[in-house]
Amino acid sequence: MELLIRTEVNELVTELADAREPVPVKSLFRWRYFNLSWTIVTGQRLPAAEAQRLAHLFTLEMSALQNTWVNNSVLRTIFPEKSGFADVLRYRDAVRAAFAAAVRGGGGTFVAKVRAAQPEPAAWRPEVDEDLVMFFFDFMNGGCETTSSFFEWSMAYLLREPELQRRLRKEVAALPSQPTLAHRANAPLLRAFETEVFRRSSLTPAGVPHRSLQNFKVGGYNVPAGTTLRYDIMGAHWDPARWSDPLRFRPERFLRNGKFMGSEDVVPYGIGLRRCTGEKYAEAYHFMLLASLLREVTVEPAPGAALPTEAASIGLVRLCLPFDVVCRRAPPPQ
Ligand code: HEM
Repeated sequence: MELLIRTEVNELVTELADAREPVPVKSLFRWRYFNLSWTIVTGQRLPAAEAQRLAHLFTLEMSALQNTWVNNSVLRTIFPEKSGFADVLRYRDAVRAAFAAAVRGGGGTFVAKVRAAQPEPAAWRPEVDEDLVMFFFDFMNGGCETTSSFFEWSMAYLLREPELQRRLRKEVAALPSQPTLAHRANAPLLRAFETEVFRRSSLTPAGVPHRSLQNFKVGGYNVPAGTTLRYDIMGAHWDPARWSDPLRFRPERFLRNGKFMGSEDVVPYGIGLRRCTGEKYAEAYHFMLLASLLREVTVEPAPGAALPTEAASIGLVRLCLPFDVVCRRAPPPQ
């Protein structure tokens, strides 16, 4: 998987290093995650324009899912456009069609492994296997918005903290030119930066909704079976009883004598049995992309533009507001 991540990372870093104009941060990451995951599952890389088209439909689907009408079967049938239901269907139909075409011919290592595990491999048709198609939607829905949001917040903090950016660039200069997750142990400041981005942005503010399977008691409350439950990740991340000056962005809170010191109170991937299944994948992608980017380029705000703020738009994922970024190819400081 790291090889596939590497291809996507190198392409993005080269594009940014060669960019002559300010780049909108919102245009950078979604379609690349989309294409990376597409390649992992289907074994085929999409042309950029097709990945951008599908990622755009995905973004429309995500905003449609914030529309409460979409959950009401009557309202969404009478008002398919206004309820956002039409966007959900457009995205799902487009992905189903492209996915079927991609896996029909074999589908790369992942699909080949699933085929080998079938009782009758020759008779199995991946393009109509609902479990496989649903798995793919989970891969996209779970990872696209979250990883993109993580990178966008990271860019925002690199722009806001030029001295921190310089120190990070100095640290990654000592890593091999194509860093992998194995090198993360040698980058304590970058690790602390990633952790603080997760804590301060709290990009999954209330996790994913769950439903209780039986009656239980928590904190003095009786919770009946069938209750929908959310949990307050943002509350834990910003709790003044746990953190000093919780709203201040300060990666040093995760460093002791130059070594990374994590905290059980940072839980962006959730906790317990239903903790995020994409955590290891996301960690490799985040580290490889940030370390490679910092080795090659400096990032700055567009000329005359204000620095990105810490304000956010909040849905299932907490997203930073749009801003442009100027990248310049520059050797890492010694
Ligand atoms: C910044 C990166 C990510 C963050 C912060 C994140 C966060 C989360 C959170 C908070 C949950 C809910 C956990 C719970 O209910 O306790 C979750 C579940 C999930 N995530 Fe992620 N995620 C990330 C990346 C990914 C990626 C890359 C994938 C792709 C494979 C993914 C796939 C999933 C799936 C399938 C679930 C549902 C797991 C289940 O219900 O058993 N996530 N994620």
